[in-house]
Amino acid sequence: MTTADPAALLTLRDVSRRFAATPTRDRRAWGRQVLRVLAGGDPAPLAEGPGVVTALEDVSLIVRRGEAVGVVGLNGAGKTTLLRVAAGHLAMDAGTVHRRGRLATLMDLTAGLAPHLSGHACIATVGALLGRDRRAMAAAAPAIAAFSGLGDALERPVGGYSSGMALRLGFAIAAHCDPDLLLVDEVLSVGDFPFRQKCLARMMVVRERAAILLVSHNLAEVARFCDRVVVLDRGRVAFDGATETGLSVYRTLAEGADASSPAGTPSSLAGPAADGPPAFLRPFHRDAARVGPLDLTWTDGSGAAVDTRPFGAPLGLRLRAPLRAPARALFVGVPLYAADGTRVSGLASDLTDAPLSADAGQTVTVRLTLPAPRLNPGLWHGVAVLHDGPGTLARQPLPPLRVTGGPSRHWGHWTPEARWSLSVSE
Ligand SMILES: Nc1ncnc2c1ncn2[C@@H]1O[C@H](COP(=O)(O)OP(=O)(O)OP(=O)(O)O)[C@@H](O)[C@H]1O
Repeated sequence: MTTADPAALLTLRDVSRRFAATPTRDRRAWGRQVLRVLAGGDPAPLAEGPGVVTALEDVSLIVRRGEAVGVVGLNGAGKTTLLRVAAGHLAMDAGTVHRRGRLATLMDLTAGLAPHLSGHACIATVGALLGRDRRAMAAAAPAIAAFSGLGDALERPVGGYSSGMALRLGFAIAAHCDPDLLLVDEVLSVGDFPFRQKCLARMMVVRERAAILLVSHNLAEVARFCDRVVVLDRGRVAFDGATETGLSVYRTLAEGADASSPAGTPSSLAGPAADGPPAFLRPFHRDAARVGPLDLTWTDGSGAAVDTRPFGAPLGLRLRAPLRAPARALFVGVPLYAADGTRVSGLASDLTDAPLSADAGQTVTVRLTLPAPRLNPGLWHGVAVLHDGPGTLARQPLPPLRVTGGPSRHWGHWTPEARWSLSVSE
């Protein structure tokens, strides 16, 4: 592990943290601690021993840009302590933490929400806590309000918000503050199912240029969203690696068996459904009030439906979206994945074409043309993501596409058109 890793946005090295499990009876020692903290220092580390609980022990972890790492463990395993230390909210007894870039946290839903202020006013105050200035927050405010779905409730004092409403506001702000590192502690569980799906879809977008550490007891969501899982067991890292294996380790722990071996029984949670789309394409989502199911078809160069294409031949994708509500800024993103789950490319219509507006009852048709994609032979997967401005209307898997033929030898996922020149000189 090295901090020289240029993609590392969070690096924890040998981090330990203990808490007093019993109230201190040594008034002098307590007084010394208070004076230390008042003088700007950290509390003196607690020694291991009776009356002391070890929340984290020698925890090392790297989270890189583009990664979503899930943290799972039984109650009291140290997950929240890990996130608080990672965020710099809690001092360590030993070890180091390095963070790079802008940090956003979703740990305490009331953080920055002054009860007497309206939701609108809190957008600026929470934004300031996350390091954004007023101008940036004013520009982001319409998108934040739209994402939260709180409507007129944003005029009301946040002191009267339910925990789900606080999550809507808190998540919308954090996700629109352009974070490099997003730390999320279990809070999504208070959101209703559609909003949680919306949060996961939005985190997929955030993840493209950020690193995400997500504590959750919802294993299905971890399986769908995380590239990697860290399993904590009594403050120690019991496993750090592939999601499916990590969840298997966790299940073994939960069943009370010895979890020291990562080779647990394979979990059905993270794997592809028997005949459904692969797990790495998830999460899927559709705002059914605003759009019907997307009709997605691969085509050949003339627009005829296909499910197989020869290597290098022109390829098209047709998307039809029946709108159930007006949309003002429609555009489409299409991430492409190889069969092993590697995201090989991503295409976005708004890079070259202006977003569309359309009314309820209209069907939007989008055609993507790849004149010479040169994807290597094999099975290809993708997702169509229909956006309306900052909101995601739908995130639906494409039918799989088989590419055949191609160069007699090939490596990696694609073979660009190339010209060689070989010569000999005296
Ligand atoms: N402020 C504190 N004072 C004393 N003990 C604490 C404190 N914070 C955490 N602990 C202890 O540290 C251990 C780890 O707690 P932590 O909250 O990190 O666990 P967790 O994995 O997030 O648990 P859960 O799944 O129940 O939320 C627990 O034994 C807990 O009692």
